[in-house]
Amino acid sequence: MNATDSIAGRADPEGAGGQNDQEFPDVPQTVDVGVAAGDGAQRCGLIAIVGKPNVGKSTLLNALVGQKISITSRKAQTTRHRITGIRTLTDGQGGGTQFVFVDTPGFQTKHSAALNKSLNKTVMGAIDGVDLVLFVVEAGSFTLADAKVLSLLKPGTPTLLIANKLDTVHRRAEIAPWLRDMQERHPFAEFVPMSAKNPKDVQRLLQICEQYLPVQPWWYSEDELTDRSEKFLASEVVREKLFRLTGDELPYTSTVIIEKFEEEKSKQHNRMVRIAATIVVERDGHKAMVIGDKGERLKRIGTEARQELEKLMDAKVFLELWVKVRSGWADDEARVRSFGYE
Ligand SMILES: Nc1nc2c(ncn2[C@@H]2O[C@H](COP(=O)(O)OP(=O)(O)OP(=O)(O)O)[C@@H](O)[C@H]2O)c(=O)[nH]1
Repeated sequence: MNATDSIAGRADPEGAGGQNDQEFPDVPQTVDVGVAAGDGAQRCGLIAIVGKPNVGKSTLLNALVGQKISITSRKAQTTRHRITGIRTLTDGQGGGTQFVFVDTPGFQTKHSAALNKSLNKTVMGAIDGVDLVLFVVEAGSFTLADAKVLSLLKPGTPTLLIANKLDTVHRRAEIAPWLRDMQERHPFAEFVPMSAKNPKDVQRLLQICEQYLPVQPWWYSEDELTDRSEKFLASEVVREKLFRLTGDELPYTSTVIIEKFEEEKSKQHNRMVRIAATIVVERDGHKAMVIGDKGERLKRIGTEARQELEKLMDAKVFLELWVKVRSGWADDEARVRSFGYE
């Protein structure tokens, strides 16, 4: 395939800051293909979102998945890939497309020390067998860290270059030469300049992704969203904030247990969920680290986790966090099982 011909997606003209056709004169557009074309066929496949920290992967994932974040913890744990989100777009005739997004652990966390050893292996494992990779960078920029991530990608899997945060690029004229430069670096299937914060761009990206997913029956029900999965999501979000805000010092064996997950009736709010979670660490020193000076860090973990959960679950969330020391728990198989890791 000619790489120039394959430059595809452009962000929406009114969307990510008002670019128009004149501004990307030599960047051809893809033909618009409607999502869920309406022939009753089902498409389904795995999509990995990778990129260095802070390029907007989480923002993009949340936007692609929409409100119905769906973590199917049980099923997911039994497969090689861990599912972070599912989006099903129906065609009204029993068909449509199910986009299954998978986690790429090495890039989702800044806790690099603990992961470094197995980083390459983990990431390769996560990417292996997916139908499509979205390689996210900031539009107009390509750093050493981007190159490092890119070097882990296999040429065999179709990969889209997601040039995110297009809304922050003021000199649009520089994007076309940059795209050409990017096309030298990897055999990208398509280029998608966009903003993860622009719903129209996200919709367009789904349309592009759809073409890479095979025709096969959906793996999950159309609206998969169980109490269990939200509970799992809660523990994952707290865990992510925990590692993000403690940096590299906290051992990776620390975990989060959801003690309470209750939906309550509320006149004020559409949905209201009360969650109590315990962060289990191995030593007193780790506990102090998590709590921070005057409880400052624990408070921040709680606030950030609550805010994210409110967005993901579309609910008012009350989150109570505790920290417990349970020395050596990671070695105790029975206990590990009782925490839900099997
Ligand atoms: N202006 C603008 N900001 C964006 C866009 N997408 C993401 N951001 C912002 O970029 C920052 C990082 O976004 P995240 O989604 O957390 O990035 P990430 O790649 O998941 O980061 P890590 O979890 O650290 O790997 C946040 O402040 C987002 O609000 C975009 O399209 N435009």
